[in-house]
Amino acid sequence: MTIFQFPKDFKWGTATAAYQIEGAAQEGGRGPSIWDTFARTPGRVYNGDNGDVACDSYHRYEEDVELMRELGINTYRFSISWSRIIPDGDGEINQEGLDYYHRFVDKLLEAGIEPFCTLYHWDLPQTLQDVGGWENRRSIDAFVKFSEVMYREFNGKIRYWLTFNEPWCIAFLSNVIGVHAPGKQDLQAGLDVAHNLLVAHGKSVSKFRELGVDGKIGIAPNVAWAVPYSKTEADQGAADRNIQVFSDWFLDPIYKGSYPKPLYDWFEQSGHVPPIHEGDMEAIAQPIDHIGINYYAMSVNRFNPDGGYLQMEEVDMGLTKTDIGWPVESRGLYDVIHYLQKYGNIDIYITENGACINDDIVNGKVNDTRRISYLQQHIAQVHRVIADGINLKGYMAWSLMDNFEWAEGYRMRFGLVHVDYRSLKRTPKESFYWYQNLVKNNWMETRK
Ligand SMILES: CCOCCOc1ccc(-c2cn(C[C@@H]3NC[C@@H](O)[C@H]3O)nn2)cc1
Repeated sequence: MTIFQFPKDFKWGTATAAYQIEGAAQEGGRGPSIWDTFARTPGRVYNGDNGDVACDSYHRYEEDVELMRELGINTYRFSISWSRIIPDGDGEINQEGLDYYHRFVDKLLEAGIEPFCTLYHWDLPQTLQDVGGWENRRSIDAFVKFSEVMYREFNGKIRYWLTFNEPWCIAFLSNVIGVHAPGKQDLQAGLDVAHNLLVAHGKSVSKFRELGVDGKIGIAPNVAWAVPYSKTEADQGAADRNIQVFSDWFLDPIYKGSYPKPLYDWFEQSGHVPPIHEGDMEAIAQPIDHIGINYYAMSVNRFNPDGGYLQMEEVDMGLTKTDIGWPVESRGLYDVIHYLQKYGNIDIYITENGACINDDIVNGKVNDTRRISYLQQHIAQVHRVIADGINLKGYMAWSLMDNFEWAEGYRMRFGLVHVDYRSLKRTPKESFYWYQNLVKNNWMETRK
């Protein structure tokens, strides 16, 4: 047996997002978001599911905080529904929306839980999408205005901030692959969205500094780790492009002030480049305090001329998969964090890691041993990274509870807590108690 001891100030938490858990979609003055629209578009979301009710956390947040208190976590990552704060995106402020988040954050603080706030987790106000959304530079100033409202309102309560969750999903999954809202399939749109959200990120960080907010700010890219199927240049190139489009495409502009040349050239050869205006790259490259990384799986990639915008395909190597079909391979978490050291020994939080395991309740329990195994393997890699001297400061399991998994609707379950979507009853799973013990001990026993 080996004991993995974690640093005494290590942040153990869980993560959720507004549209996935809150519900109350037409309550409290909230305006519609692109996900309200997308979920109502036939064929876009499994079973026609939507976030109208979700986990009803808008009304049940006290119960949720009690669950967090029972879990013993010291950090909770959540996101803000922009259209609750400014219903039409860049107009009047909705006080009811601010009041809700004050009630919620106060409950977290009372429970001794550090709020870790993501400003944008995909739910753009629909009114902004009506005039082009992130393709329109108007969204940049609208986001900075929204973020300024939040910085001013919650300075002193919220100390840990993230501007954007998973910029690859916002730009490429949603506008090039088309699986998420607004569901476009246009490479130039993806590059425009990626660029404008980066400018919005940088200008919001500048506003954060200008206001002298007492806290730290960063961004949360979901990162890919990929290895080539063969040693051919073509397969290596495919794997490189896949890694770079998730992390370097966003972190190079932030940390280096320019896009990564290999991938820039790749897109340019097809006639597409980011819409860089004078001063944009300087605006993007504001120093940040941390990054959150979201890791679920790694992949084996090979070149395929018909493989989409990257001419890449993932090869199924027969690994164990979770119920959403993603291979279980924790080595990628270790490798990708070392890969990110090229930006310096920056403060890193694992802001999402978890497994889709759709076990249901049997005799009052959810015996999700596969999720426990996944978490144990990946948290062991977290310990390896820390032992290597890397500034990995915290781990937030995705997710506190089962919730609306975007285009997969409610069929895919990532929670440590089971949610019955008819009764909204929360039931801690066996993985909840496993994680509770890890957090309490701040060490983990492993077989090795
Ligand atoms: C035909 C090609 O189809 C491609 C589907 O491609 C993807 C890729 C990645 C994802 C994905 C989902 N999640 C979990 C979420 N992270 C944020 C939080 O809200 C979680 O719900 N991470 N990545 C989904 C779909």
